Amino acid sequence: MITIDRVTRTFDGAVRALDDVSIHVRRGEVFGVVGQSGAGKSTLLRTVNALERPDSGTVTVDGVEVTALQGRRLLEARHRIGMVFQHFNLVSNRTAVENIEFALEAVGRPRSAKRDEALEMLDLVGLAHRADAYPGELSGGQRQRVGIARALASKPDVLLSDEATSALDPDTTRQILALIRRLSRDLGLTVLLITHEMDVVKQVCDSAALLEQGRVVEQGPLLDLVRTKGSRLAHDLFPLGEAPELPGYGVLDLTFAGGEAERPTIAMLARDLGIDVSILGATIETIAGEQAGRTRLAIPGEPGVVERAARFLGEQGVGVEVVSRP
Ligand SMILES: Nc1ncnc2c1ncn2[C@@H]1O[C@H](COP(=O)(O)OP(=O)(O)OP(=O)(O)O)[C@@H](O)[C@H]1O
Repeated sequence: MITIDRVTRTFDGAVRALDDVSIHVRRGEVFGVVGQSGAGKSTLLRTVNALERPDSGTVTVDGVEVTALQGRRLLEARHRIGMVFQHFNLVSNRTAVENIEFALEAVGRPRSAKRDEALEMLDLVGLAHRADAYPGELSGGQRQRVGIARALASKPDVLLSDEATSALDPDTTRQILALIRRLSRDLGLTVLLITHEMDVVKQVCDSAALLEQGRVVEQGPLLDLVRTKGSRLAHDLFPLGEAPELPGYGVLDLTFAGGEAERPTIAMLARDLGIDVSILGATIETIAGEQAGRTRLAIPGEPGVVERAARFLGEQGVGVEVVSRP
């Protein structure tokens, strides 16, 4: 649905905000781009709706190369792409419903249809009852609901989200992410979101890319990344912290995803190999609709025992990393 192909963008001839970036977002998925401040996330998002022109490379949205468009055709393409902002960007002296009417006006909807359509959009985000409230009378979460309704007013195929939940508390963040997830599913909307929070990725994304100094370090479906040995995203999604030094023990980090998470693998290890395994840490959650997580084990004994345990676990389909040997 969105293909970013070898995009480079340099500022002032020196800062390479995007460096040969290629990302493919499939139709209907929620795709997260993560990275630290200055990694190039906003620049990337802005190239998708052609607010930013790459020095080289192309961006194609639903078969249309937006990087090649000008004038009227560019405006039309932008209407197929909704945008949600961190600070909502609502017009403060217009009510919730008027903010959406404003967006409908911009896409040329007739005056007679505007109010009904705007109310319909507010209903979609669960805010029809606050249609006549001004932004200053709404909570942060409610303002973002209006922001989302406004972004969807032109019935776009794609929603771009620029840190949409960064200004919200954790509970409200969860509600807004659940709303984005539901809208993506119900409307077949493709969502490209940028965030610096791994929790956002965990809660809402099907796929993700890690951006670092303008370059894509990794990308793919979350469950594939979780299964990829040494994946930085998987480590960040399920942090286990620094491994302790335990004399006489080897330490193994296991990664589970999908069906593997439900099998009693650690019990099997203890029973079948007769090893007194200790669990040092574990984190299991539902991501992309499946159970996934990481577990850290301490294995007592000789290095050979640790190797045997690692082999056994690998044979069960679990990702295994030997963190330390006795
Ligand atoms: N208009 C601009 N002019 C000059 N430099 C820019 C411009 N826009 C971005 N940059 C630079 O490009 C790099 C990437 O910026 P960008 O805003 O895309 O990063 P980001 O990952 O979105 O960061 P943040 O999370 O802090 O918003 C930074 O070094 C930034 O200073």
